[in-house]
Order: sequence, then structure tokens, then C-alpha cells
Amino acid sequence: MTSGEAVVLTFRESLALLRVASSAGRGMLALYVVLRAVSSLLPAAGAAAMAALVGAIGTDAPWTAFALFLACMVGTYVLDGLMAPLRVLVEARCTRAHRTRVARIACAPVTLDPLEDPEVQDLLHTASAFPRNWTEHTPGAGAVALIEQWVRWVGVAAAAAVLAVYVWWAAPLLIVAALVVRRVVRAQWLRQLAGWSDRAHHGRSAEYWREAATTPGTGKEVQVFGLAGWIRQRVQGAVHAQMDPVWEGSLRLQKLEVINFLIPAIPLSLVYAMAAREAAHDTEKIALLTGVIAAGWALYTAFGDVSGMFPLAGSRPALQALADLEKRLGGGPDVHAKKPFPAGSIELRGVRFAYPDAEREVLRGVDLAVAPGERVGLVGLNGAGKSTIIKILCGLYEPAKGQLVVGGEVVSAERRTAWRTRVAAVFQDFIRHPLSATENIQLGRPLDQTRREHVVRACEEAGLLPVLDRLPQGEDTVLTRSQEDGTDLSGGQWQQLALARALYAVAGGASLLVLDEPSAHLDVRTEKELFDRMAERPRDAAVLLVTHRLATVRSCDRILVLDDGRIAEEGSHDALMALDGLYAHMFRTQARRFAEGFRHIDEDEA
Ligand SMILES: Nc1ncnc2c1ncn2[C@@H]1O[C@H](COP(=O)(O)OP(=O)(O)OP(=O)(O)O)[C@@H](O)[C@H]1O
Repeated sequence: MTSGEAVVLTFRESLALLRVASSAGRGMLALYVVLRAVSSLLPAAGAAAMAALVGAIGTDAPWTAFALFLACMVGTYVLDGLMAPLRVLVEARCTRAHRTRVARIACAPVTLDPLEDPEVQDLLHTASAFPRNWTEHTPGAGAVALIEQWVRWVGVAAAAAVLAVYVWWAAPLLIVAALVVRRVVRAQWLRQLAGWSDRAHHGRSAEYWREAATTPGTGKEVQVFGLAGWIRQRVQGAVHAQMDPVWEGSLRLQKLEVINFLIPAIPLSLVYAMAAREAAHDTEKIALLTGVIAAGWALYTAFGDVSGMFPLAGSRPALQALADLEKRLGGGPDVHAKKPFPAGSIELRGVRFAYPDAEREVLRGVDLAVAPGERVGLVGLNGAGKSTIIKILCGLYEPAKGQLVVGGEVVSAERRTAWRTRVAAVFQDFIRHPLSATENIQLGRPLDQTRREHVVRACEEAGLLPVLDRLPQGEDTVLTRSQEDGTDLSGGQWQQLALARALYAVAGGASLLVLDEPSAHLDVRTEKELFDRMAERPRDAAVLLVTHRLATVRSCDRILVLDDGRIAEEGSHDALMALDGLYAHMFRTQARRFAEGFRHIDEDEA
């Protein structure tokens, strides 16, 4: 990284920052720019007023100059107080708008695979701009720094003009000196910045181990295995590896401060000495001396401030990441979102699918059809591709070949979002929102918050009502321990809640209910009760049940067995047992293990 690359923004980058700045709101932005411009004019105005005041000593009318000088002092004081909170507000508004854009783009992909790409995850992380150290800055901070950098020229021009009135050559001389200092300071700090970035991996390592020791999930293993001392050493090692060179660099910078001081101090002293010499010979020139001293200092401070380069450089990665995300994820709108799908079966026709960079296809020509209201079980060995089929049925992945067809209509890219509004699902890794139980369930159809009776019904079907009754505030209890009065559910209870959410979505019009291991966390009795209730519920949606517990698919209308990337067997439980193939083998193995387990228990008890 060279200094030029790091701080001189390209035209495109400046435009991007201006776009960020505009999201603060026109009125707020105009107010900030005007106040900042006025505040940058004040040192020059104060210098002129001071010189006028000194010049008016001994005359009858020093009051105008005095009033002007006083106004500059009070104005500086008031504006300093006003600008600080206003700056925070503008920065916050801009950053919030930027993060909203990132979130909108992240929600835009019509399929899931771009979001699973580690590069996209990195871009999302960077674009979201949550600074973790002094090198990183929000786009809001960058936008404000850009405005300030431009507006500062008003102050520089004003101070130079005032100075030129008294000593015409002083302004260019001081500007050149200030430019040299800016360049030297910038180069020094950027070296420090680059050194920090090169060692950022040590910082990440320290962060990881610190979190591992302090978060409840990993913390328990740390305690049990007695890793605390080992982790402390690792964190210390990583912090030293990152910080030692930075501290050395900081010391070096402190020493260089002398040079940074001398570069402008020498010409400034020269100008001051010339003005002082003139004033010494001619007391009438004391006003000139005052003006030169004040305007010279105003010019130097207006120009010498390099603090804005950090937000400018530090906000650049977030903006670049946003631009890259827009290129990669910016999909077209779902133009036919409202048009309903024709009634009929939900089919996969000749579907083939491989994950990115995978050597083998997971699905190698899958054909299946689920009729409206039909209950279909999907079974297969670990890694056979069951969850992948589900994601394709939900329109989350695009098949490499073949089609998803609903009621005879092919679910095209433009219609995928519309199709998803007709699907309800319980995934293996379902979401646990830190909201109340009711809100968690209503998110099955977020725009349909009024149907409270459907929430109760869904809870009943999922067997959740007794669980909710035992919560401190019933269904309104917030389900997170991180909130006062909140509580948490067990793994099985959360799973029942995820099922209630999906059933609520079915009541709201979903025509396919996908259940991926919906009873993995349930005890045997709760599981049995659940499937008994599910068997009795109306056939308002087709159900696809994926499970390894073969006893639970027994009552399905049809069972599909996935093997080697294809549907290898298909039929009712009895038909598949009679076929004596893979399903019959899996079923008998499970049944035997259960029987053996119970026999051991019986023998132990005897
Ligand atoms: N996001 C992914 N990226 C790359 N490969 C994946 C991804 N998800 C799954 N796979 C691979 O695809 C294959 C099928 O996975 P899938 O999760 O669909 O199987 P499954 O039948 O649901 O397995 P299980 O019964 O263990 O849940 C596996 O070999 C797995 O490693």
C-alpha cells in the first residue's frame, strides 16, 4: 500500500462517499455544511477582527472591531458545541442508510448459493462496517471527513486572503510548508496503518480465543478441560505480536513530531520575524503584526489538520465491498410475485445438482411428485442429498439441470420468490428469534399478524400449549435469557415452536410443508404424540417429511428412498418392505437395534 493509494480518493470513491453523505437527509446535510463552512471561516475573520481591534486602539471607534472580534470568539465557542453532536448525528444517519443498503442486497439473492459463498460472506462482513480497531471506519465517518476536507478549503482561502492583505508572499510560503507537513505526516501514519493491517491476523486470533473463553457455548468446554491458562497465554502472545511493532512505530512517530513541527515553524517564524521587525520600527504596524500572527496561525491549522485521512482511508473497504456485493448479488425484482400458482402437484423433473467446487453431483436426475395434501416421507443415508432436495423444492437452490414445477408451471427465476410464499418449512437449523413465542410463530407469515387464533391452533398441533402455559408470561414471554424477564426453551421445545411457526404458515396459505428431521430433539413420547396429531390434521398442504427415524415415515402415504443421487425406491411402507431393498434393510436394522436396546434394558432390570 502506498500513501497515494491509501488516501487520495478516486472520483468514483468520492462520488460513493457523496452518495452516502446524501443519505443524512438534505436539510441535515445542508445545515452541517453551512455550519462547518462558517466555523472554518471564523479563524480568518477573528484574525482580521483582532488586527482591526489593535489598529483601532487610541481611536474613537474601536467598538465595531471589538464587536466583530467578540462575535468570532462566541461563534467559535457556540459552533464547537453544536458541531460535535451534529457530526455524530450525520455520521450515524449515513452509516445506518449504508447498512440498510447492505441488508437489502443480502436479502435480494433469489437463491441461497451466493450467500453460502465464503467470499460473499467476507464482503458482507466488510460492507456492514462495524469498526473493530482504529484503522476501520464507517462510511458515515468517511462521508463527513470528505465534506470537512472540502469545506476546509474555504477556511484556507479566507486565512490566505487575510494574510495576503498584510504580507502577500507569506500565504504561498506557508501553504507550501503545510503541504509538505501533510505529506510527511500522511506517509508516516500510513506506514503505521499498513503495519497494523499486516498483523491483523494476530488481532483476529486474540479475538477468537478471548471469545472462546467468555461465551457460554464454548466457555463450558474451556472450564471443563481447564483451558483458561493456555488461552490466556495465547491471547497475550497474539496481542504482543500485533501491538509490539505498533508501539515501536508510535515511539518513532513521536520522535518525528519534532521534524513535523520544524517544517512549518521555520517559515512561520520567518514571516512573524519580518512582521515583528517592521512593527518594532513603526508602532503603527502593530496591527499588521497582529494580523500576520493570527492569520498565519489560522492558515497553518486549517491546512495542517490531517485527521480526516483516517476515516477517508478507513471507510474505503466497506464502500468497495458494497460495490462488489451489488455486482454479485444485485438480482432483478420478482416481477410476477402476486400471480398465484395453479393448483396441482409439486414436482422435480430430472433434477441434477452439484455444490460449487464439488467433484461429484449430489443429485443425478431426481424425479418426484407430491400431490396436493399428500404426505410423503423422504429417507436415505447420511449425505444422500435429502436436505439438498428440500432446498431445491423451496426454491433456495437452482438445479444445474431439470426443473421445479408447481401445478404444471415451471418455477422460473422470476417466480421463485412468489413460490417461496407458498412453502412452509422446519429446517434442521431452524431460527430461534429473541422474541416472544407468539412473535416467533407469527413470523411464519410476517405480514399477517392479525390471525391470533391461528397461532393458538398451530401451538396446539405442535403440542406447544403445555410448554407455553408453564412460561412466566405465557405465550408473550420473550425467549432469550439476554433480556430481563426472558427465558429460554429446551432444544425439543424450540423444535416444537419451529413446527408451530410452519403450521401457522400453512394456515396462512402455504401449500407445501417441508419437515427436515422435525423430531430430532423430541423424546419418544412427545414424538409419537406429535405424529399422531399430524396424522389427524386436515390435508391443507402437501407434506414432505425427511427423517432418519423410519418409524415416523411409516404412516406416510408414500415413502421415497434416495440413493446414489436418485430416487431408488418408492411406495408405501408395506410395499417397500415387500420389495426387500434398501428401505427394508434400513428399517430392519433400526427395528433390531431398538429391540436389542430394550432387551438389554429388560435384562438389566431383571
Ligand atoms: N452447502 C454445501 N456446500 C457444499 N457441499 C454441501 C453443502 N451442503 C451439503 N453438501 C454436501 O452435499 C451432500 C448432500 O448433503 P445433504 O445435506 O443434502 O445430505 P442429507 O441427505 O440431508 O444428509 P443428512 O442425513 O446427514 O442430513 C453431502 O455430501 C454434503 O457434504
